[in-house]
Amino acid sequence: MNSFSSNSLLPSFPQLSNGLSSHPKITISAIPRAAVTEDLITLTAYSRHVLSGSSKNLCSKFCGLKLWLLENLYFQWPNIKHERKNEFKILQIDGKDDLLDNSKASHERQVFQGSPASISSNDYIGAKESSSYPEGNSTYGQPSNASRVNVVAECPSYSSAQHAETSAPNFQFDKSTKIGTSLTSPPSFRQTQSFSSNYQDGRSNSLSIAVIGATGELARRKIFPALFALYYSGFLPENVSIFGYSRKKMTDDELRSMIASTLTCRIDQQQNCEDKMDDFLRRTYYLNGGYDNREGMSKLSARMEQMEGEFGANRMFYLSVPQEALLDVSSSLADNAQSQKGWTRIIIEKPFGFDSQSSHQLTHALLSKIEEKQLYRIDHLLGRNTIENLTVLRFSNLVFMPLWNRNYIRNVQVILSEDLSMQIQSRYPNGYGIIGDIVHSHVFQTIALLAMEPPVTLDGEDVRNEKVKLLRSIRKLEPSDVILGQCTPTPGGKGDTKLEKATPTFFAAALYIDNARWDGVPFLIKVGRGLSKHRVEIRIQFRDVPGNLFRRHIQHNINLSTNELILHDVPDEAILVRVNNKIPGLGIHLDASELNLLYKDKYNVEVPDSYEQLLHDVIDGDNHLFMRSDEVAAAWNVLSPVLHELDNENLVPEQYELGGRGPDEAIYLWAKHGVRWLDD
Ligand SMILES: NC(=O)C1=CN([C@@H]2O[C@H](COP(=O)(O)OP(=O)(O)OC[C@H]3O[C@@H](n4cnc5c(N)ncnc54)[C@H](OP(=O)(O)O)[C@@H]3O)[C@@H](O)[C@H]2O)C=CC1
Ligand SMILES: O=C1O[C@H](COP(=O)(O)O)[C@@H](O)[C@H](O)[C@H]1O
Repeated sequence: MNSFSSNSLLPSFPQLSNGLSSHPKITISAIPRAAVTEDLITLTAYSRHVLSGSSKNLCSKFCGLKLWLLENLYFQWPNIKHERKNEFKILQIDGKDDLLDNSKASHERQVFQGSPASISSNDYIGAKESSSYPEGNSTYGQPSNASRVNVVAECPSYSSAQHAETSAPNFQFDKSTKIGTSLTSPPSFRQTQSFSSNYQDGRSNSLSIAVIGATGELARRKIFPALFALYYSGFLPENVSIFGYSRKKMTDDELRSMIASTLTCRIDQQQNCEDKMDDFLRRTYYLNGGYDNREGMSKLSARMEQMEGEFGANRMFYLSVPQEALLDVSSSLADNAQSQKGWTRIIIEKPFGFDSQSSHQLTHALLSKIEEKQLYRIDHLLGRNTIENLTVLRFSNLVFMPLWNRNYIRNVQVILSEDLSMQIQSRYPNGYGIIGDIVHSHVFQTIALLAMEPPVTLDGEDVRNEKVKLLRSIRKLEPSDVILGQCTPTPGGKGDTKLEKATPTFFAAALYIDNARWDGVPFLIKVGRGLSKHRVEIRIQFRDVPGNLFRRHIQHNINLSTNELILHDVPDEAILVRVNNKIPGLGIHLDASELNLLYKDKYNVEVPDSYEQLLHDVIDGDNHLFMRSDEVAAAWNVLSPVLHELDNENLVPEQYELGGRGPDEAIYLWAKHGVRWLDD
């Protein structure tokens, strides 16, 4: 499901019954070359994979894995199954053994340095595999000499996980802390997330999921349906309970009928749909938190405990409440409803503050009660295949890897335009409108994933480390390189609520990344609501072919002179590459054609909603698509000159017509940066 898990490439491992369940975890730090099949070498050499397996029976699988590996050291290659992730990892580490000296050395992971002579931490697999990162660092194309393959099997350790995610951090919000300084080093990112805490003594931990703000629009429209879809597909543990919480008085049955009206089964999930819905609803309860969230959260915790029983218990809270309520809810939760017997993970909704200062305050307040690794800042737009495809395309295709830099890429465009079918004003009662809603998280995360250096592994913290470096390399946006717009309300029609003057519903900008890879390449952003077209796409335009033999045929035709890679999300998911070819007939005439991978033609499945994808990631402990505090701060920092000018009314959004193209100024902005406006 998640491209970061590389599921489709995995060999299946035999289920073993074994007596090793008392081992909290097993890490095997290297496999001798001779003992590994060529296929495995290829797999591990050319990719950095998180191998997956079913979340059920995890202990029985992996506590036996070491024995089995020692006995066999042979993977049944052709028998590939789709399995879940994070139970088993292969890490490829260039040059040095990170596992033995791992700054992220999780308490969840203990390195097995035991005796078996066949397992030596000094076994290297030769140079062949290390050429898998031709774009690494600044010397694009230079492979390193040797890499090591490490196999890490993680077996559950309830106590370590509890320590890892539930203990209160030492960090306290110091009121004297200077507001506005960037949060470059949040308290601790040492923990590698894993699903390993889901089993204790061979029993699966229970999972309690609480939707705080259960009666709200988002909960009804997106969160409960996504939870049901996960439940249907078997991605929630058997002993899951779901709690709706808000201040309204409501019974369990009333909540159930409210949710029932929004549940549907996907086309590929029709079997037993009604039964599954009934099962799901039976596990759903309502809790009226009243007007004192401290009391409410204590009641919720007590209710959860009744369902959880005596074994390990994980808790996930989705805070789908208005911003004004966020701090009270999160602090009451942190004090009164964290799990004492497993992990507690907390999802918060955007906007993540409104500017550097408010975001800094919010982060500090949150981190005074909750650890960074417990926090999942969700932007559901990041749960799309298109976003995951950025990394898959980049890091698993040699046709793109060497080209991914300023030498070959002329510009990058990120376009997200919504038409009149989407709500406009009601989402923007105050704050900076589309800047906090979409630009700060969605657009900056897209650019970070597209432009970051290759992460050491696909582990969430490794990816986040690279994203934050990239975000910090983005030059602060000059107000002169930004066009803001606000759609003009039509009386009685869409958008008839008057917005505050400084609330943009359109944002276009040219930004630059000041690093060796991207120096001088414009990244163009266009994001708007109430426009003529609904489209979400990322376009990467390549430079002219040097000394092109066909220049006489190409002349000034930009389509012919520019190869393009396009990732379409809306209206149709697709990956397109524009290349030149000869038109059939006598003589040579060139055509620019699109090699088109249209998802709906190739994959006959209904695509899971992005909330489903991201909730699955949270349960899995995979945080690579969720912004860490330092990423949040770095992104606001880039935007701060623009926000400052907005505050001072030196920058006023230009009015544009509903259903139009947005402010014309945007076209001139792109021309100023040498880019032709390609959409519309
Ligand atoms: N709707 C959307 O499409 C999107 C929403 N978001 C974000 O998600 C969050 C929720 O949005 P949305 O569902 O639209 O908002 P709604 O106003 O529709 O719902 C808010 C919910 O929170 C509850 N609530 C309000 N105050 C408190 C409180 N003090 N304690 C406990 N519960 C409270 C409300 O119920 P009650 O009054 O009974 O307590 C209600 O259930 C917001 O932060 C929003 O910015 C982000 C992206 C998209
Ligand atoms: O997060 C958001 O997304 C919606 C668009 O999401 P969609 O998946 O329903 O198309 C956007 O309209 C909203 O402003 C934003 O907050």
